[in-house]
Amino acid sequence: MASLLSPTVTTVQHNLKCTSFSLLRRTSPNNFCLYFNRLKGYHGRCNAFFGNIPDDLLDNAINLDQSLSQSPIFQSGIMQFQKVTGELSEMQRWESLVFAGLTWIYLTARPGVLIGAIDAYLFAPVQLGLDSLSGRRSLKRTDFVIGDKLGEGSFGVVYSGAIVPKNVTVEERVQKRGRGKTLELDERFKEKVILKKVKVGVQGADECGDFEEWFNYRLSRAAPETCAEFLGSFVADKTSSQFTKGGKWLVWKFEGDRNLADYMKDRNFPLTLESVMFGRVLQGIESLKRNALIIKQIMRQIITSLKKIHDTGIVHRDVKPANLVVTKRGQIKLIDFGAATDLRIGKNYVPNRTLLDPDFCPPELYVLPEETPSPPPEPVAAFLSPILWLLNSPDLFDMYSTGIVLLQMAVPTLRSTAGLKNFNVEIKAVKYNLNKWREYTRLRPDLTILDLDSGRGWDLATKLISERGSLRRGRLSAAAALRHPYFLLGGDQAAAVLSKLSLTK
Ligand SMILES: Nc1ncnc2c1ncn2[C@@H]1O[C@H](COP(=O)(O)OP(=O)(O)OP(=O)(O)O)[C@@H](O)[C@H]1O
Repeated sequence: MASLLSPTVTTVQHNLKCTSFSLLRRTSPNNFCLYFNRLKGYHGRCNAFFGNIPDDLLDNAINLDQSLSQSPIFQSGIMQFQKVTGELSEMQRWESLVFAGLTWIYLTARPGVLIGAIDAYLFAPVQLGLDSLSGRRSLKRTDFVIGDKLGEGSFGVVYSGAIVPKNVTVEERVQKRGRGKTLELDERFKEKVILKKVKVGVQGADECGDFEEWFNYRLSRAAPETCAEFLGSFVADKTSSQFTKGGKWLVWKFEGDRNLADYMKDRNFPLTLESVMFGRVLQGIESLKRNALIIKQIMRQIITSLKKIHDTGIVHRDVKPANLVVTKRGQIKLIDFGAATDLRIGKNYVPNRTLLDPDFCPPELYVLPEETPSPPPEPVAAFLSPILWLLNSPDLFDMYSTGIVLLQMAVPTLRSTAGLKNFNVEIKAVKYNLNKWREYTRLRPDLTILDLDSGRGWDLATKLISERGSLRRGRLSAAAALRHPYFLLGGDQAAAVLSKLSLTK
């Protein structure tokens, strides 16, 4: 739904910007009708840029506008407006227009003060209301059965599990199978989930769990396609097996069997992902190029998701292959938002605190300069956030980690923990200059994949893995990375689209 609406919203914004000058000067109900008719005229042309805008959505907007423009309140408002503007001199009119334009630019600049306010004061309460009505906010221990342990971080333990269907009593049998334990449930337990138990009695664990929950709700409104679907949370009502009374659990939809780190352990990576990403084996292409296309498609998805979360003010701060789940349909989903920070309102931002995996962490260590003070109250922080983003580009933090993911995927000797640690020692010694590292390294890396197409992949890597410049830039943002020549030759996109077409046949 969000992806359906966003092109429409963008189109309307675009048209509003284009015509706001003439509109404001000649505002009348008829002009608004005219404006929307013109908008409809633009529709065809804008579709070419923004994708398909459903006709019924636009018609609804036009109908809504026509009835609004005929309402007495609207008409008297317009008359008031005309009276006020009529009393202004030409100069004053221009000044107010410039002021309104600048205000609009400020409020819509990244990370979006205006949309942030709408989200916080409208969308979040509506989501809470709808979730409460649908029962999503009243999950309980007995709704789930717990299976294998998948991982353990400092603040939580992650399990696979399933939703207990209504009117079913749980007959849970855990069988020894292969190396691990497997939860054996009959076919009624179809809906697989992932459950994270927030550690009890560990300092900072509760806070981290609360932040992770908050970020998941926030992302389910702002960029749901980028992350695992969040189902909600519950507090265990009694102590039994893995449950501790009072302990908090977070629940997600099960998105896929393996994350990118699991796939990278395979000797045949990235070819093991070929049919997952493209729905089939790419025929008639030599294996080196196939490898390159798979890696490019993964990178494109990671960076596209990062662009979306950065646009809304969130920096993930823990981008690494283990936090990228690969779905059955070849989508890469971001998980683990326990370390994320929302720099639109300063959520989970504590100066001088670094929570990260040192193997993927950029040289600056912190998302904002160390001297940045603790955030002020949320509305004030939100109002100042465009300045903070402009001055500090905190999103570039994630882009360094993304560069390391690219390097690991493309260079087999850097995929192991030891290989990556050696790389990190070497890159630090050459002050994070990847070109110098290439001359100096003793790791004898095979860079063939990055050197394809006149070294576009290598060039992208050098622009992601670098120190920040004097203006805290000097590294590509997600939006700039997507415009890099590496992504312009869209062979991976063509293969992905073709595979979707053949799947829908
Ligand atoms: N929604 C999901 N669908 C499928 N697998 C998932 C999902 N969420 C988590 N996982 C799997 O569980 C693992 C651990 O999850 P997560 O990273 O959130 O836990 P963690 O305790 O914070 O671990 P760490 O701190 O080591 O990153 C992931 O690497 C992934 O393989």
